[in-house]
Amino acid sequence: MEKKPKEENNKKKNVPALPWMRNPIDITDIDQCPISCVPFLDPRLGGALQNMRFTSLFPVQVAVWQETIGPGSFGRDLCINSPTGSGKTLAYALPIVQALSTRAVKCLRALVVLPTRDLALQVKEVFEALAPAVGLSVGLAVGQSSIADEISLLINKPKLEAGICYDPQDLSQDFGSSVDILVATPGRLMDHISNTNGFTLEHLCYLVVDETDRLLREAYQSWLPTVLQLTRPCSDTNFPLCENLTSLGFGSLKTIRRFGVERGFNGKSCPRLVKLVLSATLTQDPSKLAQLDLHHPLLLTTGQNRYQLPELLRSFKVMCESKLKPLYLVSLLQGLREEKSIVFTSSVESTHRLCTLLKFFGDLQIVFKEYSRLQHQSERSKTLTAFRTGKVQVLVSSDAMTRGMDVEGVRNVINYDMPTYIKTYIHRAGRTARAGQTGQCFTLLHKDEVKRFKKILQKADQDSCPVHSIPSESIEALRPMYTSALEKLRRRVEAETHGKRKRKNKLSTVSGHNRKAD
Ligand SMILES: Nc1ncnc2c1ncn2[C@@H]1O[C@H](COP(=O)(O)OP(=O)(O)OP(=O)(O)O)[C@@H](O)[C@H]1O
Repeated sequence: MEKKPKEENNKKKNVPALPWMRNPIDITDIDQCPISCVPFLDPRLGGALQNMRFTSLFPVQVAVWQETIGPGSFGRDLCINSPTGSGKTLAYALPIVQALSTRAVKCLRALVVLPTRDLALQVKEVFEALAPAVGLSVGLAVGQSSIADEISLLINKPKLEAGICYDPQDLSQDFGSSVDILVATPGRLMDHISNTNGFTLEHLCYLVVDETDRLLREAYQSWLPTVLQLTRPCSDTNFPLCENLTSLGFGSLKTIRRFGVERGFNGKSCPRLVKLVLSATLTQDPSKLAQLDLHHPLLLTTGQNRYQLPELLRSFKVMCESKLKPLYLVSLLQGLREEKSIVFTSSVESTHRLCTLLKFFGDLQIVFKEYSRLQHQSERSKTLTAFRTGKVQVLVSSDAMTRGMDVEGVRNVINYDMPTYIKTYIHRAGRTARAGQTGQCFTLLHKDEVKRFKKILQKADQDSCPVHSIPSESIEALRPMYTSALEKLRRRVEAETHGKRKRKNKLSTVSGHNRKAD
């Protein structure tokens, strides 16, 4: 028999192409660890964990602790692939805070990058619950407030004698960092790197890239190569590298690490930048991982399969006719009663249309809200708070919610539109069954979609997905409301399209006048 080339065989068995990925640490072999038994844990951080009402570290947290504070001593860069809701945030926050707890001088030493503002806010809260206990400060760079306000919280301006103003362009001024740890989104991070005097990565010791596969997919103004260049030790013989950066307009030479003794490193030479990269669906693509320039990387993963669903998640199919999908959704939601649920659609437009339609059903006794990128950040934050506090029972969302968001008490996830990829299924379903809780994920399917859906779930070793039936009487009972809601929706869509056209015409008339005036 003809032998297949090795690479093809590996692909079939889903064996990672990178050798270091083939010998991971399996997190399923590790037990939870009571807080009181965590080796070397600073008692002040033990107290902070108790205040958070945590009694044990979860397995992924124990595994990372062992490779960082434990015997591993941050010797290797870590790639962490562990299911949604398994506690990855604390897994990196705790060792970083402990490692920095003995620092003498305040400088920016840890940078955590996340793809969205909502996620960055969530992660900052976890650091805020730990860092003050050991005298560290945490900052946020996400563009939530004006850049001036953000700078005033991040940078310590030099104190001057009364009446003397400092020159913001004078780089010899001794600016200092007001924070030890910064949680940032890539866009705002790049703004500070390029324009904020006194913002420097020269003392950075830890870089966390959370939701790595998402961040690597989008270049975001080349934030990663920029951060890596600015944190790479740069001897005088290596000077051209520094010149490249200044010619690109990034900050000043102050932002470049040098070999040798550094301010803020207690007279020691600057340490290697340690990287921790994480996701519930970590990429195995060598070219993508190469962008991270990892040092002697170690993979920490859960089980054999790269794609894992939370242990206590139950998945169901809901078979329905495409035309009657909204009726099945309403009936399903009514059956779930007051439970907190998230409904996912395939796009922001269908989220908006579905919400508008649901509103036209009349009083469904379900408090729901739209949550998508079409809305302003402040409106989204309000909706999220209402959902967290239980004032809103159902969120209808586009994929803006899929990654990382942690809302306590979400019992159900409903895929109104079938996800196209296993990664999307994992991140959507992962909004429930978090932190060892149970949860359910329902997917509305037309019979033609069943085969495809089965194949998607098989990628996460899910061979069975029972049908959740909706009684036909409940569908029939909703039909009259549905007919009138559809008619109202049709009229609304017409009015919205008309309004859009009118605004467009008005704009083109105005720009025509302006051109004439020019
Ligand atoms: N040791 C612990 N004990 C109890 N609860 C914990 C512990 N660690 C984390 N949690 C809780 O578990 C939930 C999930 O944590 P986290 O958001 O870090 O998960 P994640 O692995 O990052 O998920 P995702 O992949 O969806 O981002 C949070 O509500 C967090 O407060």
